[in-house]
Amino acid sequence: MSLAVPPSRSVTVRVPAKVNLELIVGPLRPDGFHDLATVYQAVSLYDDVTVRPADDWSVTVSGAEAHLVPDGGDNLALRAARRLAEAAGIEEPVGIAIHKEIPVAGGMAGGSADAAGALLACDALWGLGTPRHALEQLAGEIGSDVPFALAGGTAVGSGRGEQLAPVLARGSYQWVFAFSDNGLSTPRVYAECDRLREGRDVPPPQPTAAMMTALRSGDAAALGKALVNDLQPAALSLQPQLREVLELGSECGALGGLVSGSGPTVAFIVPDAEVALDLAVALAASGLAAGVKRATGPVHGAQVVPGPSVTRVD
Ligand SMILES: C[C@](O)(CO)[C@H](O)COP(=O)(O)OP(=O)(O)OC[C@H]1O[C@@H](n2ccc(N)nc2=O)[C@H](O)[C@@H]1O
Ligand SMILES: Nc1ncnc2c1ncn2[C@@H]1O[C@H](COP(=O)(O)OP(=O)(O)OP(=O)(O)O)[C@@H](O)[C@H]1O
Repeated sequence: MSLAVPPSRSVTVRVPAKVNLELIVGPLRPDGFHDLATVYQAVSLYDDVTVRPADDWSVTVSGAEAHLVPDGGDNLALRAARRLAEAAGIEEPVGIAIHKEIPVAGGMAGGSADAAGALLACDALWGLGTPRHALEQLAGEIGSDVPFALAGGTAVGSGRGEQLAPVLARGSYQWVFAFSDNGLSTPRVYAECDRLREGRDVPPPQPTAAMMTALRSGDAAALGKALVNDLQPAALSLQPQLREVLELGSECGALGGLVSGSGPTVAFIVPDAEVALDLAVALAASGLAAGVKRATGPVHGAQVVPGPSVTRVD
């Protein structure tokens, strides 16, 4: 057996999408963000982020929506990799290859997932062994959803969403996601939320007792009833047809449905595989959704995919 010439070192990290089971939005802060009380759940829709040493910093994207993702310095994965390099004093550029399954601008934190993937992959490639809390700190500086993409599972987010706390959550849930053709910009949805609430007193955000009880019980029906998203009226205002998608879910037996994060993806929790299939077929036939996928949650956060670090030729 001989080493291929040149030996190619690469690290691949698989990172899940998220859905916000609960998203309570507080008042607009002076820094332009909103304080949140949110419950994140990681679901089994994944992007794969591969990094390898290269002459220059670069990123390539594959997958059906690759054309929607910036391939320059604006790419969140590239920003994350450079940020870690700067923090660790690394001067070795990497080429990043992203395979996207998570919808772009879909409210499922796809860009955040790629940033978390790049942080973990570069940490492994460069052998840094960065302490977890330091990686989480960097993640939070890159975007509010990035720390959760690292962590996965089910967790409560506070601050602007970047401060995570564990939550007692039982059970595994089946999800059906209805995708939209047109993404929604996260800042635009928050701005629309502010516009719709103008003149109203907005209290500091608190997780609801109904959600905490549902999570403790592991009861999918209770969880379905407790789903709540304060950004939903704003997303519906910007994309009114999402209302029909939500209605179709309840007609087909979903236990609950809501707009995922800032939308426009709609997430349904379903009792079993039969309802999942019925709903997926109904959504596809209705022409209301650009795509439909089934997933389960909670799943792990960002993880290195085991594999050879050196390509060998036998
Ligand atoms: C909608 C959610 O996905 C729910 O988890 C997140 O709040 C969005 O998180 P994200 O995409 O990581 O957002 P960031 O990149 O941190 O912020 C993008 C923009 O969203 C708005 N933003 C975000 C988070 C937050 N708590 N309040 C906000 O108002 C701000 O306009 C901000 O400039
Ligand atoms: N690696 C990336 N993947 C996807 N989008 C990226 C990436 N890097 C930068 N972006 C930009 O970020 C924008 C938002 O994309 P993203 O898929 O993260 O939205 P989202 O899932 O709605 O985000 P969130 O749920 O965190 O609010 C895209 O329109 C794109 O211009």
